[in-house]
Amino acid sequence: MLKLEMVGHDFGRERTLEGIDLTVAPGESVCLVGPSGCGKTTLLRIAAGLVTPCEGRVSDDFRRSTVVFQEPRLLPWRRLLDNIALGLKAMGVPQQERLTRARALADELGLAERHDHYPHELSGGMQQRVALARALAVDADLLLLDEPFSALDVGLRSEAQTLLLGLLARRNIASLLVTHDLTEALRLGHRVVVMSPSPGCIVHEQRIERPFAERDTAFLYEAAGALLRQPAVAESFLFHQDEVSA
Ligand SMILES: Nc1ncnc2c1ncn2[C@@H]1O[C@H](COP(=O)(O)OP(=O)(O)OP(=O)(O)O)[C@@H](O)[C@H]1O
Repeated sequence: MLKLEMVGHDFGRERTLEGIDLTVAPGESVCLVGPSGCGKTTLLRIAAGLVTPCEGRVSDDFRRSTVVFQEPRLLPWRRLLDNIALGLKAMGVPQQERLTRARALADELGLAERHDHYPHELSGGMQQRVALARALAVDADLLLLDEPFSALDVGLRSEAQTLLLGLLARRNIASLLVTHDLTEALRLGHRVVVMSPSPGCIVHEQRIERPFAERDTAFLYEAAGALLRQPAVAESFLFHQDEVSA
């Protein structure tokens, strides 16, 4: 279980996060959604242990958590398989085993024909799949994903979302995914957590009961509409502080 209790954070004089209580259970997919600048990335970085919060407690008893960033962050001089195997090398896994595991993951993520390609020879969607494979290679049981698909066009994004759902379900991996896209959160989350800015805090939480396979476009738009009818969510998404005061 990942557990954040009363987490608060400041950057200098700016109050970025306040009173954040958040949990992610084994196998659970939680989507953190909110407008730009509300502190989602900061919260994810705190969950990953990359930032120490000014206040509150973080406990994480997952075996291994890994972060997938918005940009794939591949090593340009390494071929696809070596990029996937990067974390395994750091863990001291022997080369043959590294490559065997990397090959299996590349194939599972639809990159079978690309083993020897360099990142610049891959499309944006493929590069993001390599980043996902690299995170899975180290046998993570919690993935922390920061807007992993936001740079992809609509078709590729939908494909990547389907792929991610399959991977998480097959391996029973938990995830905390940050997005500013309500429909993405509603498609990928067992639970959707909505943040509001200035300072960033959680204003609404909702469990999505419908099975993933039944979350079609009509459902997503209807559910997003229902969510936006919640006053706190509407205020967060539709009336930004700067618009109100303009
Ligand atoms: N390292 C930092 N130093 C100073 N201020 C920071 C730092 N990181 C983030 N901030 C500030 O904290 C606030 C929240 O930023 P954060 O990136 O967490 O928001 P976000 O919701 O992820 O935004 P976006 O959706 O645009 O990525 C912003 O006002 C940002 O300028």
